[in-house]
Amino acid sequence: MSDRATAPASGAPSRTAAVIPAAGRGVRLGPGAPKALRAIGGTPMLVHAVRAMAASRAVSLVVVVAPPDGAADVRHLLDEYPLADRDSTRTDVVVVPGGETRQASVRLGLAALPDDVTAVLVHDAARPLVPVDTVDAVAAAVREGAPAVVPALPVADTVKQVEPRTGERAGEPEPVVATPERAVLRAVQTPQGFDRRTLAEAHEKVALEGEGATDDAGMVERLGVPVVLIPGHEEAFKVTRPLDLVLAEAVLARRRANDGF
Ligand SMILES: Nc1ccn([C@@H]2O[C@H](COP(=O)(O)OP(=O)(O)OP(=O)(O)O)[C@@H](O)[C@H]2O)c(=O)n1
Ligand SMILES: C[C@](O)(CO)[C@H](O)COP(=O)(O)O
Repeated sequence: MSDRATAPASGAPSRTAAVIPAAGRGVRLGPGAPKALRAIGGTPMLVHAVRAMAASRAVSLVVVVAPPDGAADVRHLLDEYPLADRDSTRTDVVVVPGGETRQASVRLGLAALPDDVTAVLVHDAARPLVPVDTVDAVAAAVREGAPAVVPALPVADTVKQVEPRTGERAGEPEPVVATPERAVLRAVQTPQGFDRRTLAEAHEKVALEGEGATDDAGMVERLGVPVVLIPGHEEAFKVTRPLDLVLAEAVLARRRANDGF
């Protein structure tokens, strides 16, 4: 076991919690309700995400990070939807207000965790269809001692590094700087799993400029802590643009047909 992995004091309880950042506006999805509240198969994306976390036997607490002024509404919404895959005696769901960036929202979610939580999964509300096997695999790797665990898939497209044109130059052709070798690239997903102390340290010490940190593991890397990848799942894709909603509806319909309802 890594010496970074949190060892609870002997005899002390030790729990795994999931933090779900759901405070984003969903600008790339276009006009409408905040993205986490948009429906897939008639059920809000956030409810799917909470159910996916609660379906894992490893997770005993879910912290939902709501839009800064929307925590009460999100609480009401979650109360309307039974967590079908959830044993209500096993999984608590709490809601806290989020921040202006994903990084700030995750930090606020971490601040709401009780002391007995030693392992944390951070999962985007915008990845509503992650299979429970992926959640379980991430949680197991953390509990076995990895300080940071990320599900990832090979990259399908060739990727170009460019010199971005922004501000007054936006829209101009962007010169290509390099073509990274695709075989060494991975597209990362969530839930990303962490030893709680490691993730808290990253959020305390690592402040990224400009665009900020687009994932939590990237912040942990900056502490010099090793991050391990495990296989991701194609159904854990992020709903970002309108076409992703079409895909999400299709994936859910296929699941329901396979499950016979
Ligand atoms: N201030 C923010 C911004 C994002 N998120 C959450 O982080 C996850 C991943 O972010 P992304 O998919 O980029 O969502 P949005 O920020 O909503 O999307 P966009 O950039 O298109 O506005 C989402 O579950 C989103 O709700 C958050 O909790 N707080
Ligand atoms: C955390 C994440 O989902 C991993 O792929 C992703 O980086 C979030 O990025 P976004 O900027 O919020 O789309």
